[in-house]
Amino acid sequence: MIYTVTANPSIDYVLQLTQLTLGEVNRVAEDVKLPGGKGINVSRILKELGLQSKALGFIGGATGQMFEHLLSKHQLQTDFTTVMADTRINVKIKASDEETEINGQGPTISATEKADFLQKIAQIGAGDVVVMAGSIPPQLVADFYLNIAKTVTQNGAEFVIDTTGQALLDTLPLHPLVIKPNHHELAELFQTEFNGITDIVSAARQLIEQGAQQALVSMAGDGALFVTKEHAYQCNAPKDIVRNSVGAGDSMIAGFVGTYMKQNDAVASFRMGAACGSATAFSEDLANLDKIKAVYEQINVTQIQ
Ligand SMILES: Nc1ncnc2c1ncn2[C@@H]1O[C@H](COP(=O)(O)OP(=O)(O)O)[C@@H](O)[C@H]1O
Ligand SMILES: O=P(O)(O)OC[C@H]1O[C@](O)(COP(=O)(O)O)[C@@H](O)[C@@H]1O
Repeated sequence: MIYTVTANPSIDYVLQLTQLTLGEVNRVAEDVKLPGGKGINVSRILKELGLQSKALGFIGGATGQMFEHLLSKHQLQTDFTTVMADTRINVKIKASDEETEINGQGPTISATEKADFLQKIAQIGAGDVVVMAGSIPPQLVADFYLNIAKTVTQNGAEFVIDTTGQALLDTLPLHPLVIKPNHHELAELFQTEFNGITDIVSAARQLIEQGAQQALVSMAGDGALFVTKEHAYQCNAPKDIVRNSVGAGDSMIAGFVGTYMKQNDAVASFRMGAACGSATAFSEDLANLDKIKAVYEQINVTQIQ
């Protein structure tokens, strides 16, 4: 079974405006509320690919009820931990061909609520994969992901992590199956600027030397890289109208992990990951299977090392 962990789910409140003027009253042309959060998005794309997963995370308050209502139409298998405080609302503003995101901090999680959640993690074992993705509510200290990674690896499961900074670095010695920084996050990790693909591959390889089994580096409209200990691959991003790049990274992880679990073929998984990422960028919400299949045909993977 694939488990997704969204420590900080959200209602994504997506607002379409002709133009955004700061410091003035702006009127919305269209708006939509989506059940958001990185692990949730991974579960939604896995379902689209015909794969079962169980979504774990903290849900609370009136916004939590709305979140569950919004999620119900996707018929995911879930086992959320209920908390007292409100699930956050993330605001996504689309105006003048730009996307601006304002993500909330997330609810307070009590010690008991955290313990309830960790009991669910303790049930995960051999043959399972846990995908941990996104930010952590403020009360959960930075070692939250590290503790989950320790528990699941001790019990024989694999894990995938999509987070940034020290929280990512801390889990590398436990050998994540794959990590997926985007090129900006990777540059920030090394406090550097990249001057081309070779620099990016070298940085990804340093994370592999620290323990990651393999690394996807997403580069939005410039495609992606897939780096292993011995090899590196690059793929294109097909060109189409970009409707919504929120969730493109999560879609990429879902495509990669889902295919890897089915076929154990890393390069095929990279291609499917890229297809899911671009297909979401070309969709209003997350991609559907038809879109993914169509985009898959336009993805070319080249070995560069
Ligand atoms: N504008 C785009 N056009 C085509 N493909 C895209 C676009 N944006 C994202 N993708 C695809 O989705 C993948 C993940 O997107 P990216 O924005 O890099 O991730 P994140 O959301 O984690 O920052 C990219 O590597 C690419 O394959
Ligand atoms: O947990 P974070 O880092 O605040 O991100 C949460 C946001 O990420 C998303 O899952 C989208 O993620 P990506 O665009 O990085 O793929 C949104 O649905 C959600 O609002």
